[in-house]
Amino acid sequence: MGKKQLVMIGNGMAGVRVIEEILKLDSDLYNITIFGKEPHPNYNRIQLSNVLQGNTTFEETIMNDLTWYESNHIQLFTGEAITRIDTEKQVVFSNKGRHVKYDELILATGSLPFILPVPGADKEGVIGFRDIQDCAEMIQTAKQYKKAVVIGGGLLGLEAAKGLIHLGMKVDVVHLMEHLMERQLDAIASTMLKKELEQQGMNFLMEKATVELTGTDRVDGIRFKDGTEVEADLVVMAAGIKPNVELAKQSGIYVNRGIVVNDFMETNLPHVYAIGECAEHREIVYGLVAPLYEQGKILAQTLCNQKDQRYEGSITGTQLKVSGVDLFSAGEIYDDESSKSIVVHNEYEGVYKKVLIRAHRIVGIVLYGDTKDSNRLFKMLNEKQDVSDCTSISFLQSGGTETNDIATMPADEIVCGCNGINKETIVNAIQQDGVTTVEQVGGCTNAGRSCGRCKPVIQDIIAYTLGDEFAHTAGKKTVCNCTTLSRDEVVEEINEKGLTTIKEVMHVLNWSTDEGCSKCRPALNYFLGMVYPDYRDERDSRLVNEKMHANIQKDGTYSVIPRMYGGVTTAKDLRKLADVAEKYNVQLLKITGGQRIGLYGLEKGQLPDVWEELGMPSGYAYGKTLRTVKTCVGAQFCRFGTQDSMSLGIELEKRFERLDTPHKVKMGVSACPRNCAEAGIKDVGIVGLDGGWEIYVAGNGGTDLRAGDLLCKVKTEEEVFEITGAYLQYYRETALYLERTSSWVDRLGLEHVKEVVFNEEKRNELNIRLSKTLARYEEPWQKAIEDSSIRDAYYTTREIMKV
Ligand SMILES: Cc1cc2nc3c(=O)[nH]c(=O)nc-3n(C[C@H](O)[C@H](O)[C@H](O)COP(=O)(O)OP(=O)(O)OC[C@H]3O[C@@H](n4cnc5c(N)ncnc54)[C@H](O)[C@@H]3O)c2cc1C
Ligand SMILES: NC(=O)c1ccc[n+]([C@@H]2O[C@H](COP(=O)([O-])OP(=O)(O)OC[C@H]3O[C@@H](n4cnc5c(N)ncnc54)[C@H](O)[C@@H]3O)[C@@H](O)[C@H]2O)c1
Ligand code: SF4
Ligand code: FES
Repeated sequence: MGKKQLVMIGNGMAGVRVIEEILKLDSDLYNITIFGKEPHPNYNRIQLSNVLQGNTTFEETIMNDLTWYESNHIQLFTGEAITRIDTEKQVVFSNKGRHVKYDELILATGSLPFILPVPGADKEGVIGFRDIQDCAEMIQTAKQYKKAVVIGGGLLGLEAAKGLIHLGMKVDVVHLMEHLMERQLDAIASTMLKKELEQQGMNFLMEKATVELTGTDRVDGIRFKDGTEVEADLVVMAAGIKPNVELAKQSGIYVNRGIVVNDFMETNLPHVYAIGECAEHREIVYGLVAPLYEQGKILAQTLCNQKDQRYEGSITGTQLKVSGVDLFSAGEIYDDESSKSIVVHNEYEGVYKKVLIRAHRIVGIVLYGDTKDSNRLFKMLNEKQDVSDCTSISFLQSGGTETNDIATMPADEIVCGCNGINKETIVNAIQQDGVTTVEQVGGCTNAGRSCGRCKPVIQDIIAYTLGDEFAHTAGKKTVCNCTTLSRDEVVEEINEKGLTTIKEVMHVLNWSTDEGCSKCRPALNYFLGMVYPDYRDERDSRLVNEKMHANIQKDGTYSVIPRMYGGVTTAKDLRKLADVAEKYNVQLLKITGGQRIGLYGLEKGQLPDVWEELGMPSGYAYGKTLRTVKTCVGAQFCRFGTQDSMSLGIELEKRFERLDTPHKVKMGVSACPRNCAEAGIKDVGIVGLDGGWEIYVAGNGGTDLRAGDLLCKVKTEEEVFEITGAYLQYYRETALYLERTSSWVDRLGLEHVKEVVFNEEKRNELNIRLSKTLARYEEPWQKAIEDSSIRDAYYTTREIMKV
């Protein structure tokens, strides 16, 4: 029997966790297709608060990059929303005209921000805080405007407000109730929080009900029920969320507040499941990841025919991600006649702790200023432990977990609340899988991969478990989370032990995973190719675009960018490009930044035919290799030109094309210091002078903008080739995988690089090794045209079932 078709709507945190769990249980059961409305792979929504507060970047929030989907054979459609489900024929329909049949369907559509239904709420400058787009808009607005108002003094509103202050805006927080975070904090803790946040620059407008947002096109203020007003250039609505259930409702799936599911996460319709913030279980809709991940485990079991556990609901604990604020809250907040509380309130130290007890069981926790006991108390609450013997104040004065206390921390104490990971699991990962960093622990166990608050404790557990060994490994940059070895150690072992395949490297060097991961497989493939000039490339270990020899675009189509050496073309080639573009109806023909012409929007199955009809070599616009050599028109035509930049550029491109390098390499050749080819921001930039050339290195025109350093002046083109060759080979042999030349030179020092490249013996040796490597390369597009097995393996489109 073939694999069943599993379709998931929503590519967010809860949904993708279900897929990860399914892959762990049985990776052969399903062909998986995911639709995500946002144009990104799965990212950590929680960290958006930290992006605003400047503690992390958008790139760092990505939890599963495109390579992950590719290597797990998941078909992902980003920027594409499902608009209709036919639950009888079992088909979903997208807003891009696609329809896909399913055997099983997961709804993981998350929530939408609750936008107050007041006049003016649709004005420019009024946003929610839910996704990367909102975050980017706040960052952009802060560059132009000064005054922000956040509506809602809950978790989201306060984190947004802190972020906007960090971005330099003046921020008012409008709150409807008497106390901030009234769902999580009692009056005392809330007052302490307000005081702290005021000191951090927030201004609060309490007990204010918004009735109108004013302004013409763009918002300029808010009017309240009591007649007062406040100015605003930006309004962020953070007054709660609502489950995103419209699609389910319209498709006949039973919806109350959320999509109603049973203990196996099944909806009322067969083969349809719901998970995450869109789901309602036993009348509760959750808005934190910990319960959603618990649901995810159960749904994965349900879908893998291991339906032996039920989801019975969760008790949640919350913390606020604002630096300088330490708080924790879980369960009930307010005392009543049936409960008693133990309270510690130290106004001098700004510490407040309250535990609510009913019938000898903890039913609520509020901690402010010192949350070290949160895990211990939360575990007691969750496990409904009898606490009749511990009702003195000392109960709240244990001091909690610090480095010294790791030894006494019980093995089953939860360390990572978001992912439900206890100390024992982390210690096992360190001892049995050999992990030594917080990131590696995350790769192995998921601990620390969500809000990240547990990372310091994980670090302490690593230090405690490794003892002296910790000092040795601390700070070491390992290749990835599957190994404790650094790049240099791995390369040294490959050389010393004569390891020749990726499998062999992983096996001999005790990798913690059988198959490696999307970080180490391409890196090992590169290292082996760098060490052995006759290495047989493992294509499946390459990054997605390199494996396909084409760049995947955000809608799942590909681009084709043939070589145009030195940016020089012919009428014949232009005609061919135009003919192919017309015949295959390409969506876009574009002159790229690298002086060539790209054809965008081709389907995977069309690629070999397009390549064949073009009959041009690959431009490697997707590769960790030499991309382009940009040239100016030079002495052949320009009146300022002192040298023939075009010929030199074309010759350089022909000599070094296809060379595997740790990261992409760009070059430029200008025929005079006016530098029309922008050689000063290239990995290697050559500038013509009267009677010679200047060679610049380590320039970068991308995210890490850097002007190139002058490496040397030479007289002849032959010297340019010799120096450039040695420089590139030395970069190949010593850089970290995915390290650009700019960072590599900064790390090694220009003087060191000069010493190597200007040493005649070393330079010759480097060039000999380089020539051997260059001799092994074949033209990849031509290979795909000629070899039908390559076509079948990589360029046949998996048929999406038709109805
Ligand atoms: C700024 C911020 C900070 C947070 N901080 C914390 C925290 O510290 N701790 C914590 O536990 N939780 C936190 N949360 C909440 C947590 O992020 C969510 O609980 C979690 O992301 C919900 O996961 P989900 O998969 O259910 O929904 P989402 O992550 O919202 O994913 C749903 C996805 O489905 C897509 N989608 C919707 N409809 C369709 C459709 N028709 N077709 C295709 N795709 C569709 C959406 O575009 C979205 O990408 C925070 C949330 C925010 C916004
Ligand atoms: N650190 C974290 O755990 C964290 C951080 C951010 C978001 N989240 C999650 O994201 C979701 C959304 O967070 P949220 O804070 O928007 O939701 P929320 O429902 O917890 O808080 C909304 C707040 O807005 C207030 N409010 C409601 N109407 C208002 C009005 N008209 N004017 C002013 N204030 C008004 C409410 O009194 C409440 O305090 C929640 O599920 C939350 O758990 C969690
Ligand atoms: S760099 Fe100098 S030679 Fe080249 S095109 Fe510009 S002005 Fe002319
Ligand atoms: S507690 Fe949130 S990631 Fe560990």
